Amino acid sequence: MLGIWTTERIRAAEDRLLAVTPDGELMRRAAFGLATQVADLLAETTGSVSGRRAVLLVGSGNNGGDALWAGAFLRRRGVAVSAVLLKPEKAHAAGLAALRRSGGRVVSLEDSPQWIDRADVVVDGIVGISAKGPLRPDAAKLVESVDAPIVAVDLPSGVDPDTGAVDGPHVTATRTVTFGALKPVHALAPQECGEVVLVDIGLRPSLGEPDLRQLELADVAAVWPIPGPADDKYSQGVVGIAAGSATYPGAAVLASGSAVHATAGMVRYAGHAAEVVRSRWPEIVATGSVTDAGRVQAWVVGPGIGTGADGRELLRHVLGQGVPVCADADATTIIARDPDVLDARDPDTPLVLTPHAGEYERLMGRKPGADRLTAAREAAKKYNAVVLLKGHCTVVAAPDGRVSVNTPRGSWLATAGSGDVLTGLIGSLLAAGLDPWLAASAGAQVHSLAGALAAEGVPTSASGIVDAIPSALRVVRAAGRSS
Ligand SMILES: NC(=O)C1=CN([C@@H]2O[C@H](COP(=O)(O)OP(=O)(O)OC[C@H]3O[C@@H](n4cnc5c(N)ncnc54)[C@H](O)[C@@H]3O)[C@@H](O)[C@H]2O)[C@@H](O)CC1
Ligand SMILES: [K+]
Repeated sequence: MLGIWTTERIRAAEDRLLAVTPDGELMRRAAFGLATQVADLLAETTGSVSGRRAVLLVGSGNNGGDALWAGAFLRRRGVAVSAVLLKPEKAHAAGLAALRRSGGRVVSLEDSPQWIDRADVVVDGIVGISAKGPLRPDAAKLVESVDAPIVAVDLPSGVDPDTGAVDGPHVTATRTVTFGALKPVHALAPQECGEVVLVDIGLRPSLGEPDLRQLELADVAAVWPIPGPADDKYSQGVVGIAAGSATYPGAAVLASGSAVHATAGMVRYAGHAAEVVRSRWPEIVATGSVTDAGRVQAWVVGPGIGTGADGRELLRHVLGQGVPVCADADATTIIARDPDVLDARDPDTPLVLTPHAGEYERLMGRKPGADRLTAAREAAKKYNAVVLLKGHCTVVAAPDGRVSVNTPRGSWLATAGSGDVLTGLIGSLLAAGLDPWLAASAGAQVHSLAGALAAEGVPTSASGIVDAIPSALRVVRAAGRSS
């Protein structure tokens, strides 16, 4: 599992490490790693390093210092380095001296266009973890004129370090070289960061528990239920699906199909789409009502059930069964309108809510806003539930404070019925007895992987995502074996 730390925690850890490290040592470690990455990118994109041209965009803080020191290291590899200082009087003094000593050139803002035009690579050292807001106009103008690949120092300038939010001009990097630890921006703004490379500067022992986690495929493999020799269809967890209606059976078919593929246990369906579900998935035991569905170890409830009195009663029944519940779509709207329905639930029984932004607004009375980590955390606290906040990056928060983020593999999941597939995956994992935060986090990973495999560069459909779940699980299991 990858750990991610907020800038406040990073700064505190850096302070502890700085106190026991010779002056300038951490920056030199960071800059050496940065220079190596810039050289590698030059080699990849142009075929050589020596004789190539790098332009450094240098802001007023240590982020600019990293860029200047990296420029000095690149000079040793024969790179022609020019630095554009956005605030010459505030540029990092030691870094600037090192660059000058190495034969690097300082160019004025007025002369910078001709250097930027001819650059093979541009290094963004405008602002790092002390950034506030978008790029200021002088920096924005420079960045706008860049055609060469950009290597961002620590993070792409203009993107919020702790939320990944973009609110105006910013850098879009080909590669981001970060130091010591991943920060939220790296998980939440993947399209601005490009490839993220973490350079070890010895910070890890000073960091403590991460604020945020990212599951790797091997983590998913480690928790995904695989039957053992003693297992039968019941022991692996039976999931019940209460979804869809006679008029709209699609949600029922998708959520049920997803559950069929997710684990080897049994799937029950209860609702008005029983006929359609049975004919599409003959392995499912389908009945007309949740009251005669038989025992299940977890319920999926919501997609396509409607938000009227019938849907409400259905939800109340399911919540009162003493088994984990994944409440999605219409169930979320019912809970938002009538939170008393949750009285049917024993507070110790796991509940997973899976709102998109609109449903979140209904649940919380406000939009999730730019800080989606805090938004998900607050909803998890309010509802004493695991909250999976859908979006380009899916955020999963547990009431105990754990948060994971699922960085997308493209935007292929933004297709009708995709959420029904996700909820089926999560329900199956809940039925298998997984911790609800892990169930939601692992379900989101497999969902996005199945989406990417189904799409392969062209749009797919929710049915395509269902069909790709076995391939996604093969990739997950292979990652588990090779880790
Ligand atoms: N502290 C340390 O031990 C280390 C710090 N490192 C580097 O230091 C960086 C942090 O340095 P600093 O705390 O000096 O701050 P930054 O370099 O992030 O920012 C410096 C200043 O830029 C200005 N600024 C803020 N928002 C801006 C915007 N939108 N546009 C233009 N200017 C803006 C502010 O006045 C801010 O104080 C890290 O991101 C990393 O690159 C690394 O060298 C590793 C070691
Ligand atoms: K930067």
